[in-house]
Amino acid sequence: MWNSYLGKRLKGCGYAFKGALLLLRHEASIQVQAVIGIIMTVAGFYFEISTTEWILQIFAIGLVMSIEGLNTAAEEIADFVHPDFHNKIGFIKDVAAGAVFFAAFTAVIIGCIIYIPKF
Ligand SMILES: Nc1ncnc2c1ncn2[C@@H]1O[C@H](COP(=O)(O)OP(=O)(O)OP(=O)(O)O)[C@@H](O)[C@H]1O
Repeated sequence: MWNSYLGKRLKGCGYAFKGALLLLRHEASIQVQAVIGIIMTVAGFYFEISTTEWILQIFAIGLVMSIEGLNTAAEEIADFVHPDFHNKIGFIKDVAAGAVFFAAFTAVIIGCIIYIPKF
C-alpha cells in the first residue's frame, strides 16, 4: 500500500516536471520570464544581495512563472472547450491574464525595492 502511494506521488512529480518542460519549450511568455529570471539571478550575485533579498527575488520569479503557467492552462482549456469567438471566453482569458499582471507588478515592485538603493 505504501509502495503504491509513493509510486503515485512519484508519477505525479514526473507529470509535473513534464508540464514544466512543456511550458519552457512551447510558451514564449514563460521563456521570456525564465530569461528575466536568469538575468535577475546574475544581478543578485553581482550586487551580492542579502539572504532576505534572495528569498524575495526567488519568490517573485517563481510566482510570475507559476501564474503564467496557470494562465496558459486556462487559455488552453478555453480554446479547447470553445474554439470560436465568445465574450465569455474573452472574459476568462482577460482575467487569467490579469492574474499574471498582478504577479508581474508585484515582482517589479520587489525588484525596485531590492535594486534601486544599490544605484
Ligand atoms: N475565443 C475568443 N473569444 C473572445 N475573445 C477572445 C478569444 N480568444 C482571444 N480573445 C481575446 O483576445 C485576447 C488574447 O487572446 P489570446 O488567446 O491570443 O491570448 P494571448 O495572451 O495573446 O495568448 P498567448 O499567451 O498564447 O500569447 C484575450 O485576452 C481575449 O480578450
